[in-house]
Amino acid sequence: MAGGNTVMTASATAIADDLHQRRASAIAQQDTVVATAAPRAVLACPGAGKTRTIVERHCTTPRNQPTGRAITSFTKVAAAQIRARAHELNRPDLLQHPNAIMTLDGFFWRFLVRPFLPPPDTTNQRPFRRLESWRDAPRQLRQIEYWTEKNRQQFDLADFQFRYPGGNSAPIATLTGAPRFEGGRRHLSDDQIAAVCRLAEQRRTELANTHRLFTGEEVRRQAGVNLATRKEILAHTLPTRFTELIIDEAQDCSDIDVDIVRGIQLLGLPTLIIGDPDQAIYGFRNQGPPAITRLLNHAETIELTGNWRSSTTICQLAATMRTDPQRQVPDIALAEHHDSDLPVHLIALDKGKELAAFDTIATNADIAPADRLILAHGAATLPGLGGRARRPPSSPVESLIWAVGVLRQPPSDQRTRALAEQTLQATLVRYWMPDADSTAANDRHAVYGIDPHHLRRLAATALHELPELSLPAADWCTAARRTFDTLSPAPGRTTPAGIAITSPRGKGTKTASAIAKIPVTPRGLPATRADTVHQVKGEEAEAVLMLVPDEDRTTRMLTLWIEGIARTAPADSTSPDTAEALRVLYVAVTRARRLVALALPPVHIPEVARYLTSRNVPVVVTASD
Ligand SMILES: Nc1ncnc2c1ncn2[C@@H]1O[C@H](COP(=O)(O)OP(=O)(O)OP(=O)(O)O)[C@@H](O)[C@H]1O
Repeated sequence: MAGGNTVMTASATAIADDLHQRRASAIAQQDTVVATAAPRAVLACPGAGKTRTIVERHCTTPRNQPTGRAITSFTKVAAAQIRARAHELNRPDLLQHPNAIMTLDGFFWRFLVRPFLPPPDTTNQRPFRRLESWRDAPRQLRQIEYWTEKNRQQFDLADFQFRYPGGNSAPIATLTGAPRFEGGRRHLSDDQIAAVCRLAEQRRTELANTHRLFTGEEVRRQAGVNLATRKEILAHTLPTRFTELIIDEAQDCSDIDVDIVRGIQLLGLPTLIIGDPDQAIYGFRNQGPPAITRLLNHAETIELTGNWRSSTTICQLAATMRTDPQRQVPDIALAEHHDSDLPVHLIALDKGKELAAFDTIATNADIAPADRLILAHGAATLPGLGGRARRPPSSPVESLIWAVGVLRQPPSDQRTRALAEQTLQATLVRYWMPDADSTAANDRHAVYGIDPHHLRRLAATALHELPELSLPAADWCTAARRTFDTLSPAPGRTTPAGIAITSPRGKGTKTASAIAKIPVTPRGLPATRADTVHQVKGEEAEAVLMLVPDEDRTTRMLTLWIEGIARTAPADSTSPDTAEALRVLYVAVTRARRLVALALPPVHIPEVARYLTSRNVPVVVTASD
């Protein structure tokens, strides 16, 4: 017995030493990124701690520097982490001038566009403003009405996709997906929709030119123009203010972003580009290979190959999904659970039974429902909650009910929750103020004296006090009015003078949730989040189930995965859609820490199982029932 124990202890020590060594080399890689001089590009694997490394780089900055660092990303996560770390280190200076920590769009706006905009004058007294989305514009300005012979349809500018074809040309609008087909809109012909799109284009041009409201597209277009026409000034101002520009999650750059970043590099500002090209899943914004490739081609590259998130099995699985054969080496698993013996599960899609199968597998692996993610490429593939509308309905009461439904049914994605919070706050303001629809959210303090923190608190109170959505809509509205009447925008101001909260005509007996099309989750149901892969980028969970539906795109994607670019029919291998679908699958599986399951059309399961076995990835085929 004693001898057996000694052997076990020795091998356990060897494993621990090995992990210790692997971690030490991964930390050495991170330290190289912390210390390297820009310009550089950093190719990072999933779970490499990209943001953490950038934060450390910034935190090594000596105090009292005359020039700062610009750190940009596509989300506000990096900014939040830097804030937390700067606070821990008692270094508020790391967040202040001359440093700039913001989104990439925010950087373009602040340093490439805003300095060159004309100030308000007698012909136009409005200041130029940047909006994160058209939803931040006053409701009246963003709404478009279209009259058919029978009725009126209302559209929101935020529902359209816009693109500027180049130079100074006008924007082109398209309307697709749910916003095109929902409700009465499905009866509109394509010609009518084209006419609505022309109205949206005119409105957008008017908002930019007359109301001086810019969203990302206008910012990028103007940034491109200024890089061409104001080169000398920018070549002086940017390198004087900053020693370098860091771009985190650079795989999300569009072609236009890359053009602008290349322009900035040519001005003499060194850049540190950090990203994972295999996680580029916004290709619909530009065709062809991920735009980041052009940035990587112009800089000396450092790699981060240690994965602090996933088990060795998941790292092996992910490596098989990279289309560049040179990048098919599995990343090094560094997490405590690196040697987890959970195999990849392949489950046959079978009318929802795959969810039950995943439930059993995850439960057997001791993974709680809240630590699981159910993912799909498109929302339509998701079960129940996942298919919920991510946008509020247009009627004020239905949008209020929608917001309450979203906020009361976690887990839902952050963006939808943020939209629901904004909608609830906006409804309060619309209830009090008759002209709320002509005022932008940012102007409520100046125009009505409503303090944003106070409004946030009132919205939280309302959420708590508003009745259950299972009530008939008429009763729900009566109770909602009572709740709203107890809330006041500011001391001494109680009289509501805005919108009425009444149930839509003829729908008073339907439940509130039914009129806002919110599925009601019975209380106590295990809270497993179901979401699209695009919504969970950058996040992680103990277990992931990816639903891969029975459609042509799946067949093409699996062919590309299994046979690789070289052996795939040329039309498929060059199809950016197919390559992107495989990257979406890659992002999905790399969110997992310990367990990955793929729910696939049964016909594909044997070939996927064979392929994974041939690549030494432990795999188990699980029956759905
Ligand atoms: N040196 C380290 N030591 C311990 N944990 C680390 C280290 N570096 C990163 N981590 C942890 O690894 C996890 C993954 O890091 P992070 O989410 O920053 O990765 P990422 O590079 O952004 O991944 P992805 O691109 O896949 O979203 C986090 O929980 C992070 O705290």
